Amino acid sequence: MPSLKPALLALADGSVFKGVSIGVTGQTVGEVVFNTAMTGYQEILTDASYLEQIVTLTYPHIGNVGSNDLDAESGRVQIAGLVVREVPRPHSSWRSTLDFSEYLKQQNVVAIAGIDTRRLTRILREKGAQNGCIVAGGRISEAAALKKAQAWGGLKGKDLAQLASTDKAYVWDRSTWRLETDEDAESGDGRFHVVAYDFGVKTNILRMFVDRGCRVTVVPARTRAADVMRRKPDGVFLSNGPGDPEPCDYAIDAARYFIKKQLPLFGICLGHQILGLAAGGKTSKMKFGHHGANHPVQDLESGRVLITSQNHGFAVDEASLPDDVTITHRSLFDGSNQGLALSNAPAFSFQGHPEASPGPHDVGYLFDRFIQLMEAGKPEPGKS
Ligand SMILES: NC(=O)CC[C@H](N)C(=O)O
Repeated sequence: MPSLKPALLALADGSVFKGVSIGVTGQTVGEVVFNTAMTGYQEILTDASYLEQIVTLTYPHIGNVGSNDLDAESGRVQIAGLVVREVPRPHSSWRSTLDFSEYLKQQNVVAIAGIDTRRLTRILREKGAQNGCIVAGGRISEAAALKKAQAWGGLKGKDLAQLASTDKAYVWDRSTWRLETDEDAESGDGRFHVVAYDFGVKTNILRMFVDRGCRVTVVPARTRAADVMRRKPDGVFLSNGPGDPEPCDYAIDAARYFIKKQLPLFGICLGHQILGLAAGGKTSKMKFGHHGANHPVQDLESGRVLITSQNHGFAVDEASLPDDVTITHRSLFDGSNQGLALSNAPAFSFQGHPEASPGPHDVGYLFDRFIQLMEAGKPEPGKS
C-alpha cells in the first residue's frame, strides 16, 4: 500500500483528530454527524440530504465491497467529507466496478481515516453535532483548521434544497435493482402519474414508484404548484433533501396548494418536515439527529415496531401541530415525531426512509398507501 499523507479533523469545540488522507488533497468544512449503518456506504455518500455535512461512519471497515454505478442515490458523492476508522483495504465483490479509494478520488472527496471514531462519536452524542474542518494532505495547520471549523455558519436557517435540486424537469423510468440480472429495468407507462419535487431526491424513492406502476416526472424545487397541476398528476411527492426545512417557503406554499386541491400528497424526510410546516406546525434542530439503518419506530395505528433507515437533523415538533393532524409514527429512541397524516386531505408523510437504500424495508408499505390514495382519487375508466 502506498504511504498515505497526513490529515486532520478539527471540531468547533476544540477537539482535534489526526489520521491519514484517503481521498483527494484538500480542505472541507461542514457539520460533522455520525451514521451507524453497517452496510450501504455508497448509498450514504451519494445521498444529497448530506450536503454540507461531514459524515463519520461508525462501522470500522468501509470500502470492502468497492463501488458501482447502480448503488448511487444521485449522480455524485454529495457529502462534504468522510471520516472512517480503517484505511480501506483491497476490495472484493462481484458487483464492484471500482476500488473505494479510487472512487473517493474520482469523486473529489476529502476523507480522513485512522482516527478513533468511537471517541469522535461520543463527543457528537454528548455535545451535539459539531461544525468541523478536515484538512487532508498539503500543508496542515491545526490552528487554521480550528478557526475554519469555528467560523462556519452551520445548517440552521439554510435552504439547501434548491441547491440540491435538478435544474430541469425530467422523466424517471427505472425500477429498483434486480438480483437476477444485476440491473434495473425500464418501465415508463404506469397507471399513475406522480410528480416528484426534487429537493435532493434519492433515486431509490423514484425506483419504488416505478416498481408500483407509476410514471414519474421529477421537477425542480421551485416549480410553482400551478405548473405541477398542468402536468395532471395523480399524486405529488415531496422528496428528502439537505438543510433546514423552515426557509423553504416556496415548497411549503406549494404543499399548502396541493392540500387545498385535495391531491394525494406524500412526503419523505425533508418532504415530511415541509408537510408539517404547511399544516401549521413547527420544526427545530435536533441535538445530533438520527443517521443509521436500525432505528426503531412505532406505527401508532397498528402498534407495530418498525426497524427503519434514518437521516435527519431537524424534526417536526408534535406539540406545534394543529388538531387536524394525526401523529402516525414516533421514534422509540427519543420519542420524536416520525410520521403524520392530515385528517382533512389525502396527505401523509414519514420522517425516516421507507425506501431504505441502505436499510431495512419495514416501512415500504407507505408507498402502497400512497398508491391507494391515488387509486381512490382516480375516476373509474370511462367516467370523469
Ligand atoms: N434526509 C432528509 O431529507 C433530511 C432532512 C433535513 N435536511 C434534516 O436534516 O432533517
